[in-house]
Parts: sequence; C-alpha cells; structure tokens
Amino acid sequence: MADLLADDEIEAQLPDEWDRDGDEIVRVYEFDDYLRGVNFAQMVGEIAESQFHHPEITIRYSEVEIRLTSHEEGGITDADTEMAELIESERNA
Ligand SMILES: C[C@H](O)[C@H](O)[C@H]1CNC2=NC(N)=NC(=O)C2=N1
Repeated sequence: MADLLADDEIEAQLPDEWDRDGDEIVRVYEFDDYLRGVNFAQMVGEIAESQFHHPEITIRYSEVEIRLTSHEEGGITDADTEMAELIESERNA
C-alpha cells in the first residue's frame, strides 16, 4: 500500500493543468470532436490497465474528465500523481 501524500507533497507533485478536489486529482481535457475524446479515454484506460490504477473517466460531448484517487488508501498517493504524469505524456506525445 502506498502512503497518502501530505498537502504540500500533492501540490509539489501535481502536474500543471491538474487540480486537487478533496481526495481526488482532476483534469478536464477538451476536444473538438466527440470521437477524439472517446479515443483519448481508450488510451487512458490502457495506461490504467498497465499501471493497475484506474481513474474515473467521464466522456462528454466536447470534453473528457479524468479523476484519480487511491481507493484502497482512501486518498491521494504517488500512484495518482504518477498516473497523471503518464496521461500528460501520452496526451502531448
Ligand atoms: C482490488 C483493487 O481494486 C486493486 O488492487 C486496484 C485496482 N485499481 C485501483 N485504482 C485506484 N484508483 N485505486 C485503487 O485502490 C485500485 N486498486
């Protein structure tokens, strides 16, 4: 089990464009085309499976919201911030 991050650690490790919302970290990605958002969600799902760490993914008409928390630990851990970094890397690839 990973350790819960302290507030200052979360702030330090949170990638740009991501926000903290209680026990979750969140980012909304905007898309011009619905199916591009769907494809992005698929890519996030593949990363989640590779990391065995699964976000909440909400697909809307022109945006996709990603929410991450560590359910077993009951808050935000390195697994969440590392997953956010991986998503950012893939998004910007
Ligand atoms: C049994 C438990 O669901 C698994 O160990 C994994 C699966 N994916 C997970 N994803 C997230 N976000 N948090 C978890 O605690 C978690 N646990």
